[in-house]
Amino acid sequence: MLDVQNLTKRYGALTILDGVSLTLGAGETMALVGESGSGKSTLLHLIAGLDAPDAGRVVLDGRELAALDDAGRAAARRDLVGLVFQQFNLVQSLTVAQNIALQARLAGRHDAGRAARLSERLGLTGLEARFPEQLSGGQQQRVAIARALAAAPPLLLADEPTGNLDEATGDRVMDLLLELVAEAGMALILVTHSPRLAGRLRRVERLHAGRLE
Ligand SMILES: Nc1ncnc2c1ncn2[C@@H]1O[C@H](COP(=O)(O)OP(=O)(O)OP(=O)(O)O)[C@@H](O)[C@H]1O
Repeated sequence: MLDVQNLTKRYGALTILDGVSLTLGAGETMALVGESGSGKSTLLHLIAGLDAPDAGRVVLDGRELAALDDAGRAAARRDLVGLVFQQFNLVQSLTVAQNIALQARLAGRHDAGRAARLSERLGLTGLEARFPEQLSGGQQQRVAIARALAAAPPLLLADEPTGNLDEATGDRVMDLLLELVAEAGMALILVTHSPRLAGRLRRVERLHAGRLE
């Protein structure tokens, strides 16, 4: 599903990633940990094709991102990757239902039944006509998760998805996320600072000094 080979990323004189290699099979889940500034978000951005490495390759489902043009990379991301960030990144001018359908529509995989089932599982039933600003933080993050999962991507990249939520709310949101990812058989990379959260995944990789330990 994902093959990362020898990725190097520099910002000026700083080498953030220094030959990072990683493979992830279909349906495999892992936590990515490491101290602040160790390059976790940078690695996720490179995997999603949102940024380009200085050296090395990212191969997503057989497609090498660097070999694609911008449109090809956008298409690979749309078809293969779901993203959930600490900032919920909802479209403020769209309703909950429209936000949830957005990614799936772009990917040509909108399925009203699946969207409704996800809304229900994530406790969003009855909130579909609201706008993001009319929701709590936990509700907004559940919408962001529903939006990513509704498109049924084979790989979900989640960067501190519960970092903005209080612990109890965060735990509930994480329970749902892990449950839905397992049911859908998606692969997951979860960036987290929390050893407790990381411990819930079978595989934990640690970034330190630009390398995976
Ligand atoms: N666009 C950029 N220009 C220059 N430096 C950057 C840029 N983006 C990130 N960095 C630097 O790269 C390093 C890694 O950042 P990154 O956000 O990947 O770390 P992180 O492990 O996700 O950290 P955190 O846990 O605090 O979110 C940091 O030192 C950061 O300052």
